[in-house]
Amino acid sequence: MTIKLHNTRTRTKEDFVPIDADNVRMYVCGPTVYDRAHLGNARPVVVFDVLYRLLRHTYGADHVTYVRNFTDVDDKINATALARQKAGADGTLERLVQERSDETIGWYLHDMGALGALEPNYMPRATEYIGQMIAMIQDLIDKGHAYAAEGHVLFAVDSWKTHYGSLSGRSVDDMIAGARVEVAPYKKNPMDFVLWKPSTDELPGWDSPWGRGRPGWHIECSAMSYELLGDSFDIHGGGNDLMFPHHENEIAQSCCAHPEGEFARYWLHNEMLQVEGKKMSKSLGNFFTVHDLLEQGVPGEVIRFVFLQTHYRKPMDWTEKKAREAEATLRKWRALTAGIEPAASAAPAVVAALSDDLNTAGALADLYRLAADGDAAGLLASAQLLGLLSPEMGAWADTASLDLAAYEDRLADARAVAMQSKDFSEVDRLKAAYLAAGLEVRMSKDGVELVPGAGFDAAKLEEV
Ligand SMILES: Nc1ncnc2c1ncn2[C@@H]1O[C@H](COP(=O)(O)OP(=O)(O)OP(=O)(O)O)[C@@H](O)[C@H]1O
Ligand SMILES: [Zn+2]
Repeated sequence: MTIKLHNTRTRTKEDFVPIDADNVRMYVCGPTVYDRAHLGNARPVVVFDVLYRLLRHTYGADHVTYVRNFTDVDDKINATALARQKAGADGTLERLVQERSDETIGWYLHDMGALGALEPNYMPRATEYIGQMIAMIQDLIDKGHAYAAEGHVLFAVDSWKTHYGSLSGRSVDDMIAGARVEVAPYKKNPMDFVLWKPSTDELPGWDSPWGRGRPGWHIECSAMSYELLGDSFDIHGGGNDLMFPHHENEIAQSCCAHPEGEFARYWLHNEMLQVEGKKMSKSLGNFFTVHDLLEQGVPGEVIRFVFLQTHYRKPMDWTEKKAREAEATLRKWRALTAGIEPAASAAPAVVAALSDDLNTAGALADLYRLAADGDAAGLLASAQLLGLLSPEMGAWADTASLDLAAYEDRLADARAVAMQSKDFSEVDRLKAAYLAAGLEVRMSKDGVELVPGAGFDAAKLEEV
């Protein structure tokens, strides 16, 4: 089945034709590893995980190469390391910087794993590719696309003026008029951007032909994608907040350094996760982390399901109501598919929906249909293509459904006793404890029903 993808570069939905069907190549901009990922950061991870799974399904699991980097050169990582050093932590600053990156990467992989995201084939760290970045910058200088000034190296947008801005559809002159660009005396054009900048003595830095310094953010992705995927590859992804300047700058650097290649053919951008109409972001402070949600007892699978309900090119909100509904659906589907072997392949309608520019909402609608038809094996195979209903992610559903009947009986018995004795204190105590564990308590004359909410914590029940 032909996959169609919306290409930001052409602003149209195009048939996806890989350069080499034996090795389909995708690069996605990864996180700056200075702190825990917020829920917005998880959206591109889930979106491109679905695409990765679809590509593996279509071309074969061994015929797709997915690269997602870690940006571990950053002032905020340095700031944490410095604060720890001042507080008396052992080790050189360099060591403390690396420790901070290591711990953040560990959290990231754990949290994204909890959302059912497969790990990419390569997860390069910027600090491991500094030599390649320096070589690429030197090459850009040699080719007349960059210049050194006052310890900095800058990309000269005028050397590529007719192309610069084509991804986001803006000309250099429009950008100068509209953008808040850093005006620096050493820039020839205010839009020129940094490839290399000096580092202070106490902060991490690398020796280079332009003095001790460190790379700019954009060159990291150009150098790492070239090293791992070559001068032409198929798909480049990231959030649409990266389209300008980050992706525009990646294109300028890569196309000028490797004019024989095409860099990336299909550009995919996910829309933002929002909070009351604004992008969830660290700088606005309107964020909560994936870790927070997991700690509150929201299963990673529920988070994934909620993401899949909205098309990746539409903004979306996280709401507790969506989480509760997703949890109830997943619980039903898990019960329906318990002990069943998945069908040999996902339902064609599900593959077709995903192949239509990742129509995940359409694919979920097909899963509801399979469930309604009682096709448990088809439901299981299709859900697993979307990264749902995997055995590894199901622990949350087991504990809850197994144990609740006993707790329901206990409350029903307590109520029967209380009706006789007119002493309802045990009933009230049990109800309060169940509510505190995140259960909704429904009592009617027919009996007691306990429904786990998004914050359900089975461990709390054990103390009741
Ligand atoms: N609210 C959001 N919704 C969807 N994707 C987002 C959101 N915020 C960031 N991203 C994406 O997360 C990925 C990692 O980005 P990055 O590490 O630059 O984020 P950050 O700087 O920590 O976040 P912020 O934008 O909050 O400062 C990028 O692909 C970016 O587009
Ligand atoms: Zn990038």
